[in-house]
Amino acid sequence: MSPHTTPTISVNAELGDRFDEILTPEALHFLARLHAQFAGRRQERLNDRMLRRKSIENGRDLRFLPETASVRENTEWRVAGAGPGLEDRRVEITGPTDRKMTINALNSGARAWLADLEDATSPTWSNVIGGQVNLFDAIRGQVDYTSDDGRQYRVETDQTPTIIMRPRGWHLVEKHLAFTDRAGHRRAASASLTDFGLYFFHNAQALIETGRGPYFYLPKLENHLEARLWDDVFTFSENAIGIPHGTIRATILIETIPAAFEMDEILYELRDHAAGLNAGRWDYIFSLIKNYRDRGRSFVLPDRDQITMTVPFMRAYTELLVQTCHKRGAYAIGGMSAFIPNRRDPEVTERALAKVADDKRREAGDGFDGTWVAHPGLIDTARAEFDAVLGDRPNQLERTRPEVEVTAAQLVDLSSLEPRVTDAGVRSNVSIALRYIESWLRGVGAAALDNLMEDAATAEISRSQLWQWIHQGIVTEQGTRITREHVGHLLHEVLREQDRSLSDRFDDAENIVRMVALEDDFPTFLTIPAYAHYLVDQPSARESKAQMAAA
Ligand SMILES: CC(=O)SCCNC(=O)CCNC(=O)[C@H](O)C(C)(C)COP(=O)(O)OP(=O)(O)OC[C@H]1O[C@@H](n2cnc3c(N)ncnc32)[C@H](O)[C@@H]1OP(=O)(O)O
Ligand SMILES: O=CC(=O)O
Ligand SMILES: [Mg+2]
Repeated sequence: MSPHTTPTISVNAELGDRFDEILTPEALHFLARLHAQFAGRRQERLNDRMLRRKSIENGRDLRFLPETASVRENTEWRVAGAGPGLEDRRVEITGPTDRKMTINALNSGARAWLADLEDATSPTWSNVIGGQVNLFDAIRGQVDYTSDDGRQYRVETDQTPTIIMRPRGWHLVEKHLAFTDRAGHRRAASASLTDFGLYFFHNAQALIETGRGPYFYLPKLENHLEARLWDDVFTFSENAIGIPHGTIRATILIETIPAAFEMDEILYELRDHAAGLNAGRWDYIFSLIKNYRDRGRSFVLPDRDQITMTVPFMRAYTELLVQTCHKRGAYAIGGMSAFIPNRRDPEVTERALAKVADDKRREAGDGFDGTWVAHPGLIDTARAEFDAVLGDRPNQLERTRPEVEVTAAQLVDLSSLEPRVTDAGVRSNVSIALRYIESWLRGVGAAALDNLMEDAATAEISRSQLWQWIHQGIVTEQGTRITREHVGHLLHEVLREQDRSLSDRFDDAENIVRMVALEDDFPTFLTIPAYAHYLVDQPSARESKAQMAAA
């Protein structure tokens, strides 16, 4: 593209109800400008990720960077901190942006709502743009909904949570939008720039008028250069619509193992926009497995349910996160316990409340300023634990945790963890991967499976553990060698146990599980091939699969 050409974005999809209100010529022009400015840098960052993974695979350990030591050692700098409406974040509810969940989240009583286009959303075209319609309405106090069974939903409180939108990560594309790159090729749009750009363009001003602002959670960052890219996107966008520099606030998820080595640097790059860091435990575990999967038995993790927040490497990570945040005036936000209540089963609910209470008590005691819950039924429990520590204070930034000393080795030290892999653990991973992916293919990106919240991050753990166990030749406690054939056999068994219907996507889900867990190749995210080849809104999914097979 010549520097004098006006950048364009084209829409290659049918428009659903009210999509034209989001995909306006002005909004598309803004997206086109974002792509002209930043798509090349996004690609550079993704290439950099690949090189880093290769270097870890080749035995080079992650370390605190010598070239950024001055950023870590400088005690002077601070981040922007809480924007208006973010002062007290003791309980935040997370969830997808479909219309019913949007209203339920707004009525939930949480302080903030993480409106999620990442782990909890299956990025069908209707979810992506429909979610923007719902957010647009929510911000303007005009969201209502009637369910298929006739239930009426509307916002019933004026104490709605502050909305913090989470766009999709840098690795994903939005294939229904295309831009022209510098070499003149048409390319799928960046999912991050699409989600951020549409939300920001339509709502930044309206959010400021409500006394809050355009706030974001930034997922799956791997290093400070990715943070710099986001910071430049923010500054460009603020300038583009003429709002003051620093109006945007970002809470950055530390949910990849490389990012844990650059927490200070990430905050520093985003210091004019940063409100805090979040300990995204599920993607963090996945990232550890992904990056160290080929480094031998000492990096093999036990059954998924054994990897708790109290194992040493997870404690090292959260302790360092709280300390780093408070040193810089940033909020430390805790993560997601996967236990959820079940209204049909009081015992399950009681166990979930007890587990969540334990988790939140530990977080509040460690110095976190707030936390996440997956379900409205968990808010009171989480709040009680934070109230007990915070009282009337909106945060505990003054707890700087000088006693914490975390070394690079501790962040990846799995030596005290017994690699207890069981037959039940293998089967559970197969079952979760299959059932979650099937749900995702139907457009449902967060699901209650076996009374646990499952989303893209937790499913990644399940499939990557299977891959690693197969490739490391692990034998379970019961004496079963975990081979490709064994897992394939389990997959068949689990598939046979499912209630099938004509519209289910289990056959496609089975293919995806094979592709992401049983092949030699390890796709960096299961959502990349699943999105490219299987996730379409229309029933033509099967046709496109047939075309792919023929190609
Ligand atoms: C690793 C990470 O990234 S964690 C963050 C990403 N993951 C998430 O955000 C998961 C969010 N949670 C959820 O999506 C849901 O709680 C699920 C899918 C796990 C369970 O949902 P359901 O099966 O609908 O649970 P359940 O039937 O108990 O829900 C009861 C009511 O609470 C509502 N509800 C449940 N979770 C939420 C939520 N997170 N936000 C808003 N409303 C919710 C349901 O819509 C339902 O409303 P209704 O009575 O009007 O029908
Ligand atoms: O996004 C959160 C996580 O745990 O992953
Ligand atoms: Mg995550």
